[in-house]
Amino acid sequence: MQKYLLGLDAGNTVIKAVIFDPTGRELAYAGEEGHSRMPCPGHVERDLGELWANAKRVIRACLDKAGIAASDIVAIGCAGHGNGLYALDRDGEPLLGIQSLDTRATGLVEEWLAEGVGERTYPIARQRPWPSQTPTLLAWLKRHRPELFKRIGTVFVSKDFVVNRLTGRRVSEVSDMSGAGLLDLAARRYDKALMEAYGLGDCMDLLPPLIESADIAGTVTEAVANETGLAAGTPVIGGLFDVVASALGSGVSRTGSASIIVGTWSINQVIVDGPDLDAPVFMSSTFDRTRYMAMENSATSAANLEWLVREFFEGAHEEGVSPFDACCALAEAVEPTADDPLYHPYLYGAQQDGHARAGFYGIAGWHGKGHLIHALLEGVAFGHRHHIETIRKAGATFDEAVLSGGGSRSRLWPQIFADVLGVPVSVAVSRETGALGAAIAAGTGVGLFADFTQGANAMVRVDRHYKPNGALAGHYDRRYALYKDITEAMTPLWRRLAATGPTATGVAA
Ligand SMILES: Nc1ncnc2c1ncn2[C@@H]1O[C@H](COP(=O)(O)OP(=O)(O)O)[C@@H](O)[C@H]1O
Ligand SMILES: O=C(CO)[C@H](O)[C@@H](O)COP(=O)(O)O
Repeated sequence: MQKYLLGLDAGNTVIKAVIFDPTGRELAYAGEEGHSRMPCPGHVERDLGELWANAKRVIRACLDKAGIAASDIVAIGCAGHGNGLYALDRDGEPLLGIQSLDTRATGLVEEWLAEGVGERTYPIARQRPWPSQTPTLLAWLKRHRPELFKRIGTVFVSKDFVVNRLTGRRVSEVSDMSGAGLLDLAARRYDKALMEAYGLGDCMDLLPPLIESADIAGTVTEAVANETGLAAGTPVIGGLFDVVASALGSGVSRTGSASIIVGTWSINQVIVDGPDLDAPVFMSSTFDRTRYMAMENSATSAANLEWLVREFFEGAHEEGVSPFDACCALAEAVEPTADDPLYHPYLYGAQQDGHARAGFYGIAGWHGKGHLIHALLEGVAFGHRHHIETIRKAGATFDEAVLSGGGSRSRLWPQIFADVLGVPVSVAVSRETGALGAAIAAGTGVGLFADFTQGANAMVRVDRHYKPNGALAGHYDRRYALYKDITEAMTPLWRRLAATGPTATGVAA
């Protein structure tokens, strides 16, 4: 009998299914884009019926493409975007899906931070509240949607919903619940005092039983087997927070190794041995019990290129060429000079300031499209550098990093990352590092691998290596200092812009 692993990744937009063999070879891929509902500014929700229908479709399509017997799949692992809020009602039926792009709770967070709620949550969860964090959204619902809040029976996140539909089991797991600021991080369990700090002391019963990533959550039900082509009884593991899965799926599994994800979100993470660093950073658990992920994140990465391509380049490229490649090719001809324009990647705000906006600065008549695209790629890398400096200042150092996410596919961008960050970077071979990380955890859960590191060694390959160009180090240091100075100068002006235009802040109706 062959042994294959099915990895699922339920992202903010696309749900993906990939079948791997135990050496990491991809037999088949299927993905399906979901739709977000934005009923009013700041609210980003999805229909759970559509999400589950898409999950079933990608599983069936992937099985068909792979042409294997479903019984040869020995385990299923699921990853998904962290935070947001997915809820079942008191009868276990799908009720609500709020995504992690939601900003309705910005006003509540400002209020909480002023009251010192962050000082109470950080020592326990190693997180301060932020707008689309799960407990923050639950508190927002409790205050602004009391009728809906009363109907909630279970609170968990995207991949837990998929696991629930596959198996009928109501569980969550440690990496996602810690990444959502819902756990006593060091003790790996829910905590009443933490929930009280969020004003949610009465919600302990809404949190489902907690398991570890590689623990078996349940098995595929007969009904789901009929609908998907999977074999009834196939084990489904607890799964992983997608960013942690992507680190594992790009071979980042040891203390001191770094994973940078150039996806919709800018994700910057380093594995550390303990939860206490020299300064506060955002933390989650990793896939094993003894180590932690120091991470600093914000929605300031490839979302910027996606916007530029969507608005200005769609259809303006040759058939068969990725529009992102066509766009980046224009920047390849640009020799970096001190005269180039700069870019701020704050289309969806900045981590430190929800009111921040994106902008190009210093455009001159002799600059062309290529200069602007180069500035955008550089500005996104500066956004990553800002997060990485926070992690480094806290004492989590690293000498090289693995890039993953859509932006790592570019020929040019990884070199800009190496130059801007001043460290060698390599790129994961698999395009689907989230699904691969989930598949590694699934293989570990059924004993195919002794542990996660052995699984990663067996299934992950990295190729393309980029060394920093020492001659450009001073150039990028000077431009990064300018990028930060312009951010500071713009800060009061963004508040004036937000005060006059439509704003997502404080939508309470
Ligand atoms: N060949 C490419 N060159 C540069 N950027 C790319 C390329 N392919 C995809 N991208 C960027 O990556 C983004 C998608 O990243 P991905 O990691 O798949 O998204 P998500 O974070 O939603 O899972 C695209 O919107 C685009 O900006
Ligand atoms: O919680 C999060 C970061 O702390 C995000 O939701 C992340 O999981 C998004 O993932 P993405 O939508 O880029 O795949």
